[in-house]
Amino acid sequence: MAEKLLEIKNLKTSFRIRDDYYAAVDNVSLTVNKNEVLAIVGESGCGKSALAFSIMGLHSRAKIDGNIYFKNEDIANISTSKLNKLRGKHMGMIFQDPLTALNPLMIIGEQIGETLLLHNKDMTKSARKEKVINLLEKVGIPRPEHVYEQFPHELSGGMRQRVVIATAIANEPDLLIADEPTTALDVTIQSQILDLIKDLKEDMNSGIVLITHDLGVVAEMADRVAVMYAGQVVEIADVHTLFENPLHPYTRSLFNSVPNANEEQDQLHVIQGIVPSLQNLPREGCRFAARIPWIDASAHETNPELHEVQPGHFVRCTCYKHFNFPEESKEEQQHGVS
Ligand SMILES: Nc1ncnc2c1ncn2[C@@H]1O[C@H](COP(=O)(O)OP(=O)(O)OP(=O)(O)O)[C@@H](O)[C@H]1O
Repeated sequence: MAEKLLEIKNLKTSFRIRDDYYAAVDNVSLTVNKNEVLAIVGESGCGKSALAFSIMGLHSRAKIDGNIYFKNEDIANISTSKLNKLRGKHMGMIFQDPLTALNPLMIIGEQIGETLLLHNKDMTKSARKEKVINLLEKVGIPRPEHVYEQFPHELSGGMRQRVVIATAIANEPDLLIADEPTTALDVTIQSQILDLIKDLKEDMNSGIVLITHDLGVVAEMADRVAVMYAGQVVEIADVHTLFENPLHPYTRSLFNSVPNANEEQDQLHVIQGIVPSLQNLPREGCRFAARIPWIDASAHETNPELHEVQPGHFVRCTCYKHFNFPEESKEEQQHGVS
């Protein structure tokens, strides 16, 4: 049976805008098991990074409600000193942009060494150096002794991201959070980095939260997928189920907006509109309703819940039962399908 590593319960992360707080992560519940990749997908602004930063305790000014159990301890609102003991040791994070994640004034060897030192006070300088070189080798950096002495600006984007990964895994964390780890990289480097993350999962038996808006990456990497829209999880399932039988109109729209090399597609679906800003987000009813106006209002629930439609497959709101694309309706009319 899968061993739970992280359990998020009713998490609400709210930002203060003028005089009020607005939830960017709104009542999210999720679990991540050991040796599992949970992908979180959704458009820009749907709350993926706000969720990742909440898990890592990296928000300085947000209001956090709910629980985040990590190895059975609630870390949602623990002190910074306790969090510092977890971060870097039991939890590692790979950020979107490797350049901003690294200190431009410190050589690579010292940056990774610092993470080791923070959690292994007794480690000698030479042991630390040896371990850093091993880590650089592990993430596929050629000539690690040379790179050890280099500054971040002397490396390519792909090499910098490998350094970020080496730092994140230096202390063999149980949980790794990767927030768009390949967005800033070109395609060939992207697949090398993803292969590396996959190997790490196998090597360290870690749980991985992978944030991405790239469905190709999801198909290749994930065990389970949570689809987020406007701060909420709208669908969650194992990766095969989600790709074979996506149900929520938002999930289906996401899939239909991506070209598929194996299928003939007359036209790609364009999801009308954008994710509303936090202040303009409708907090009641189905949050996706405004973007599928051709679906009758009665199809939506007043307080949409996540429904378990088959074991492990959850979908929010009943509107999925009545959803079709306008393109499909037109076709049906043309072919006389009622
Ligand atoms: N510090 C903040 N203060 C106020 N609003 C914020 C803050 N951080 C994020 N937001 C808002 O919260 C919402 C969710 O943002 P978030 O960055 O989590 O989205 P995302 O899904 O990660 O997007 P992307 O894919 O572009 O990174 C957005 O409306 C964003 O503008």
